[in-house]
Amino acid sequence: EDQPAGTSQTRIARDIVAGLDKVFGGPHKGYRAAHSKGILLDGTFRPSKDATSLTRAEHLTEGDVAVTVRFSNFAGVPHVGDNTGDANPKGMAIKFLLPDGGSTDIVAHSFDGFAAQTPDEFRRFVQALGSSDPQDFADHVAAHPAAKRFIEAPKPAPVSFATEVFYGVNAFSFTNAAGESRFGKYRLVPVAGVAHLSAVEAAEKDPDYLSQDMAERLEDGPVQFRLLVQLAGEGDPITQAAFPWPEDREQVELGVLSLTALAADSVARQRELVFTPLSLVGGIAPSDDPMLITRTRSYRMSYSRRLTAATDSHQPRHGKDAGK
Ligand code: HEM
Repeated sequence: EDQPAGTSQTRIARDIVAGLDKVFGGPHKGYRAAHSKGILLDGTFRPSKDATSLTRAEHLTEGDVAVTVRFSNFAGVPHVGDNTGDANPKGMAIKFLLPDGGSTDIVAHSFDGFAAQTPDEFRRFVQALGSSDPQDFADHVAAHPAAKRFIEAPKPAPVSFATEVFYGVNAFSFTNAAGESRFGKYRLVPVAGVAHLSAVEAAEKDPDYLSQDMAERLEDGPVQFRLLVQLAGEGDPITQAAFPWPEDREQVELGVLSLTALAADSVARQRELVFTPLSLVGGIAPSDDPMLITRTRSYRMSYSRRLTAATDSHQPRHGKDAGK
């Protein structure tokens, strides 16, 4: 390791998880450190004919493949209201269940970019947010353009998880059967169209309106998303994803995701599932964006601790000694 211990990737990932705990009043036993409240759906992905031009990855180029999808609110708060500010951006994590028993993931959120340009900058963002002195966060935001853009961007609540666009943010390298490689970023575009609530409409919603909406919507048929890859243009940054690439970049449609049912035993299944951006298969490789490594390490840390502690510390306790 060239770096001093205090800046190693593992240390940064650990500090971020600890920092998220501080911001969100955690750790909340049995729950994710971020995106704690979610719903799980089962469905299938059907590749488009164009997908082979970009990648040889089997799950994107052969027949239908089963998927498990988790939609989530941003906050590391297990029972956060779907209609509160902390609930945005929304998350969408996809696990493709491969015929050989393996899997590969996409982890996306409803903001085209991120609050920090590097893992260490995100560590400092989270630590400033958790500081007891609010001036620390104000100072951080004033000095960091990515934080400023993320904080100031409108993040309206969606009408439904089925009416939101989700972005993979960090770039990957896609390689086709001829060995040609292109850098690109995932995005998921809702077939139902994009629709958000006004602040007044959001305030009138039930704190669990998104799961209720999904149950009702599925009675009328599958909820669908187009899976696209936005290709990098000349000079677009590959290793730093806080700011979006220009919107006019070419996009390739990889196929359509059809979600058909809410999962049974959802809370237990969510706890036992982990999605990471580096769960990959041949034909898709990580870019050199260091955030992919930090994300994956911190997601795994958050995962291993929720497996060993399956009770929600915020459930009502019975008896005056129960909290000891
Ligand atoms: C260095 C940057 C980042 C760090 C350290 C970080 C940290 C975390 C952590 C600790 C979790 C909990 C994971 C678990 O317990 O399974 C999480 C979940 C999540 N993050 Fe990030 N995050 C980062 C960037 C991003 C970006 C850029 C996106 C969007 C593309 C994103 C989207 C999500 C989503 C959707 C989840 C929920 C995944 C699930 O449903 O299992 N995060 N993040």
